[in-house]
Amino acid sequence: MPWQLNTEFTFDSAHVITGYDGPCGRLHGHTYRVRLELSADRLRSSAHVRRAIMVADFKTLKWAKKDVQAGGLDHAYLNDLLGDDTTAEVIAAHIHGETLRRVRDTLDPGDQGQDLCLKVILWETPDSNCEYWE
Ligand SMILES: Nc1nc2c(c(=O)[nH]1)N=C([C@H](O)[C@H](O)COP(=O)(O)OP(=O)(O)OP(=O)(O)O)CN2
Ligand SMILES: [Zn+2]
Repeated sequence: MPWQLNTEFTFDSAHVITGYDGPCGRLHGHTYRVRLELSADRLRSSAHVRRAIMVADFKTLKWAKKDVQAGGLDHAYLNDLLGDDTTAEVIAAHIHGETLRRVRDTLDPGDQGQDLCLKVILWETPDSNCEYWE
């Protein structure tokens, strides 16, 4: 893969790990940090520029930092969006699926995006993170 795009951002959200026997079973919040690594073997156009000069637009990748009322995860109650199991593992997998879906939505008709490979790293606290990729 000749190109790898990396971007990082944070969002602030509340959650409960339902049924967790400890503090994480009570309502609390985190400043989550997200790192996205998207590789591709060719460049593409974006909604903002028609020439094929990007792996994907950073604006597309950073959807999750938007306010929940604008479609992101910032100032969300994550259990409302994801259900009871709001572990870093589940949130990272959700961000992976939603990010790839949004990137694929920007591709030209007929482009399946089969060369695209995404890794998500989600920090729940400064010293604990989860990586998810397919
Ligand atoms: N594998 C996972 N374990 C835990 C998760 C998780 O998502 N995946 N989540 C939690 C809780 O959400 C908790 O808020 C975070 O736990 P922890 O890292 O223990 O948080 P602290 O930094 O506050 O803990 P210290 O005891 O101060 O180190 C728990 N486990
Ligand atoms: Zn937590």
